[in-house]
Amino acid sequence: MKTVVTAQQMRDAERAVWDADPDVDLMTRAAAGVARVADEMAPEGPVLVVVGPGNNGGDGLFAAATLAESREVLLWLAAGRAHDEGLAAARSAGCREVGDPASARARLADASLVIDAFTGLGARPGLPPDVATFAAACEAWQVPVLAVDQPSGLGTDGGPVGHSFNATVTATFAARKPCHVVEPAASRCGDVVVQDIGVPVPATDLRILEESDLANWWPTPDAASDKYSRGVVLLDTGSERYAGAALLGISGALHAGAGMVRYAGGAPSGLVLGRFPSVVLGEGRAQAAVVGSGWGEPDEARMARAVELGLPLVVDADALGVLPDGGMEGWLLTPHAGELARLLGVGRDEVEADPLGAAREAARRHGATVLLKGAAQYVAEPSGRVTVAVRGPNWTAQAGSGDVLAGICGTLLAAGLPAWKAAAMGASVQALAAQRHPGPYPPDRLTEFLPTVVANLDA
Ligand SMILES: NC(=O)C1=CN([C@@H]2O[C@H](COP(=O)(O)OP(=O)(O)OC[C@H]3O[C@@H](n4cnc5c(N)ncnc54)[C@H](O)[C@@H]3O)[C@@H](O)[C@H]2O)[C@@H](O)CC1
Ligand SMILES: [K+]
Repeated sequence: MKTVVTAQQMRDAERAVWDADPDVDLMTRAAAGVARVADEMAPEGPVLVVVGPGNNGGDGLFAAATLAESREVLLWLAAGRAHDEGLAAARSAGCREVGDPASARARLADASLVIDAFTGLGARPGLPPDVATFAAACEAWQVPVLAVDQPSGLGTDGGPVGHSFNATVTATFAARKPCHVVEPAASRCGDVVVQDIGVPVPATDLRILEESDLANWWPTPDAASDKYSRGVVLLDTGSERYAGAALLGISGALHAGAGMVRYAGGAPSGLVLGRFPSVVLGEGRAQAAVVGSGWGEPDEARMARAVELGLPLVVDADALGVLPDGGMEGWLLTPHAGELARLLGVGRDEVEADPLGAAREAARRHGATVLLKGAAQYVAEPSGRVTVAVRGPNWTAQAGSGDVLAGICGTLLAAGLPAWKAAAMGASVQALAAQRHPGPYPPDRLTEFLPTVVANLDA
């Protein structure tokens, strides 16, 4: 897993480094990393650096000084003032200044790269009008943008996105920040490159899962395993009308490696057994259950029966509308943004503007783990800890993906994994399947790739 640090956590970590060695020059290290990435992105042609008033601008100026040894570098001092030593270094290295916003925009015609060094950790969301116009012009002219630490205009800790740069690559330092991994900001960051500048990364309550974690944690049977020790998952999903949801969930559970799948839902049994002959019909011994997918409506009686099983539950779709008042410890709720908005009694746009905050709030209120599904997927625990799943291509945004995911998570819960791990690994393996098998596969076909993905997880 990779730790994600907030602006304050990063500043605290930097302070600790300075306290230990007041002479340490972090800016030179940061700037060297930026110059290296700039050369990789655009090996030749003029570079235009947008310089802000603080240390982010300082990074940009020292990087400019390095780049000016081998190519033309232009500076736009967009705040009218800049880091003194950085500016002196850039000037003496031969960087030239463009005087006003219009000249800066005009130079986009021949710039091979723009370096956005307007704001970083000290950013207030949004941009002054001249800088916003320039950022929009970079997009319109399709000039590659290298953002220093983060695209200016974003809040470092995420939140709603207004005017900002849209980076091709973001070179950040020590660790990713929330804006790099949480939507809607993350989509403005392009590829994120993390530069080691000698600042140790503290443990925090936000991290991203990696493929190697899946490789290390995926439950694999050994010689002593049987169906019960591998995990039996019970699905009470589907209905006459939405029988497909049952098939998709069962398929997810089976292809994720369940020891046994029991089915006790509303889909016709002939349909289920015709497609999946290993499924056992009816209730019985199990270690986890999946409820809600394809019910067609919130059903209190059905939910009450599920609660009586006394098992850790994956609660999906319609069952999210009939949650009990408490006692959900160890459960996993799997809402998409609309369902999470209903759970919290807020608008969907509020969830989309702050998905992390919304998922955390729902987990805290219900005392259960929450997997917020979508293009980026977040797993929030009641403690406030959040794990971001591996991201997949956008093809997976289709009807039926969620039913499959609930089944996968059910299998992982039944195998004994805690809810956060089951959720983060389930969401990630589905994303990896779509990544490895690109194209518009329907969810049932994509599910059939899961075993190959699991077998080839890269540690
Ligand atoms: N703190 C450190 O030691 C290090 C910092 N580094 C760099 O320094 C950055 C942080 O520097 P600072 O704390 O000086 O902060 P920034 O350079 O991010 O920005 C602060 C300045 O920008 C102005 N500003 C913020 N938002 C604005 C907006 N929306 N419109 C107009 N002006 C705005 C503020 O008034 C302030 O003058 C990091 O992001 C990183 O790039 C690196 O050199 C590594 C070491
Ligand atoms: K920046």
